[in-house]
Amino acid sequence: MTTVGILGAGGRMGRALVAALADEQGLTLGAATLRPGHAELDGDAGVLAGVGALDIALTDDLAAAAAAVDVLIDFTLPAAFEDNLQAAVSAGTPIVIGTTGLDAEAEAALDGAASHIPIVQAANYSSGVTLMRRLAELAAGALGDDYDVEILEAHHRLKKDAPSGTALALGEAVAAARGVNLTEQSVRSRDGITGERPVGAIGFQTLRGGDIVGEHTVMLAGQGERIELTHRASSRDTFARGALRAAGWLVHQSAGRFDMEDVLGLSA
Ligand SMILES: NC(=O)C1=CN([C@@H]2O[C@H](COP(=O)(O)OP(=O)(O)OC[C@H]3O[C@@H](n4cnc5c(N)ncnc54)[C@H](OP(=O)(O)O)[C@@H]3O)[C@@H](O)[C@H]2O)C=CC1
Ligand SMILES: O=C(O)C1=N[C@H](C(=O)O)C[C@H](O)C1
Repeated sequence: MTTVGILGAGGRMGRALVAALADEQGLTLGAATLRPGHAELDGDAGVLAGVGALDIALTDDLAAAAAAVDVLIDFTLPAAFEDNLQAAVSAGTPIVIGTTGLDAEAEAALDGAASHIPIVQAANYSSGVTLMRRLAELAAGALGDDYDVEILEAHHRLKKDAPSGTALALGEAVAAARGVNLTEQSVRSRDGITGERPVGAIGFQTLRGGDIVGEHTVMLAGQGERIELTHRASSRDTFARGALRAAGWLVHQSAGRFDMEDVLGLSA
């Protein structure tokens, strides 16, 4: 049985992961952390997740949690990321990373850590979005600059980063297909007299409201027609199941940096 440590077990995804683990074959909850000072510390992780007692106490001892399990899963916040990654490296424990909004410094830290431990990172652990990235790459490469790409995303009102990690990953797929740099081609907002749309721009539109779990559309608009690739997540369970699948796969890998395409066997 593979033991899993959930970092940030009190968050929306943390609770979804603990709940999904309760009936997952081959994986079991081994540790669950909360940030220091959290009101639920020492309580039962299963109770907090709404699935009944699992006999795993919620802790803020990151080092002990990392050392106690076979694999860690981190869906927290960029502010917690450095400590989480350091704990995984110090304990030699593989880590699955779902946190989005990471900056260039964090990405560089990930590259460094991947020479010591196996790491999977994905902005979206659903199989549907993993496939959609491929479809966006194929469409953008085939249609070229005559088709304007706009990436639309919608999430719940509590989401803290924008555009979503998934939207940016879809943008990266489009940029890669076109052989351009996403940062140079991105248009993140429009307001006022913007002028005509630059050829080759990759636009991002962000919507926030209510309890929307996560929706993404890649629109490729040409003359007289357009294609829209859309993915709608209706439950966080889809992300949680994907992350658990990644965790089960990661414990059999050597040190290195992987993504969800590797986990699903879609890599070239
Ligand atoms: N890759 C994917 O498939 C998906 C990625 N995500 C990403 O996952 C992240 C979390 O999303 P979500 O669960 O909705 O957000 P939440 O805000 O619900 O959860 C984040 C949790 O992290 C906790 N936290 C903050 N600092 C620490 C710390 N030092 N140690 C332990 N826990 C800490 C927060 O605790 P507190 O509130 O007490 O501060 C909070 O409970 C986001 O970046 C989101 O974009 C989300 C869904 C899918
Ligand atoms: O914060 C969320 O909720 C989600 N975040 C991820 C992202 O930023 O892409 C994935 C998913 O869409 C839900």
